[in-house]
Amino acid sequence: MIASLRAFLNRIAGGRPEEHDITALGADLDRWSTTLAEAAVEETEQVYGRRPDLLGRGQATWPAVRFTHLDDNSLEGVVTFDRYFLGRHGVAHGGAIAFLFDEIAGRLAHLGGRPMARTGYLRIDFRAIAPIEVELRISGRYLREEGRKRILRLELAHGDTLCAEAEVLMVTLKPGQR
Ligand SMILES: CCCCCCCCCCCCCCCC(=O)SCCNC(=O)CCNC(=O)[C@H](O)C(C)(C)COP(=O)(O)OP(=O)(O)OC[C@H]1O[C@@H](n2cnc3c(N)ncnc32)[C@H](O)[C@@H]1OP(=O)(O)O
Repeated sequence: MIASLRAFLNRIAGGRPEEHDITALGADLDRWSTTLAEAAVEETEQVYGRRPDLLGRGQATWPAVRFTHLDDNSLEGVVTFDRYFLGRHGVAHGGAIAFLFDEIAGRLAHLGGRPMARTGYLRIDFRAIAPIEVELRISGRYLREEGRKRILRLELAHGDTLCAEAEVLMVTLKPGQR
């Protein structure tokens, strides 16, 4: 279903459907919204975004990352920004890159069984355009750990070109902290 939703969003983003198809589609979506409202659950019970075995943790609105390497202190992977993530002129939206980086930082912060942490800052430099619909490389590693602070470095590259880099602070939550 998530793969279908991904494909659907890309068709919506990249299409210009006829008026009657837009109307019919709206009606179909409304019908599904009504059906899904009956299946509503609390956050802890939801499936969306809680399937680490699926691309993008089972989130259709997250760039599909495939990890190629994970150890306790670093990770590498490949990602393709689909049409849905277009900013303008064939280039991925900067917010989509921030979304990707925050998620990757979350993943990196929890490697090696480390406890829950939350993003304190995410400082991004956009160095070159990140094209959509081509495979890009993502990498992340620990720079250092200081008490509750985990300082991480992330990079997004297209071939030899560095597209974006970020320094991220993840702070371990205190007991009982939400
Ligand atoms: C079942 C599912 C399977 C899934 C499979 C696993 C994959 C799992 C992937 C998850 C992926 C999700 C990843 C999303 C990650 C978010 O997106 S989290 C959401 C965005 N972030 C937030 O909402 C954070 C909001 N801010 C806060 O909650 C609090 O400010 C923080 C960050 C927790 C820190 O507050 P605090 O705990 O009171 O800590 P505090 O004492 O203020 O600071 C601790 C230290 O950090 C420093 N610090 C804190 N903030 C800053 C800052 N902005 N700048 C500089 N220094 C700072 C302090 O100066 C202090 O330093 P020291 O004095 O110790 O040297």
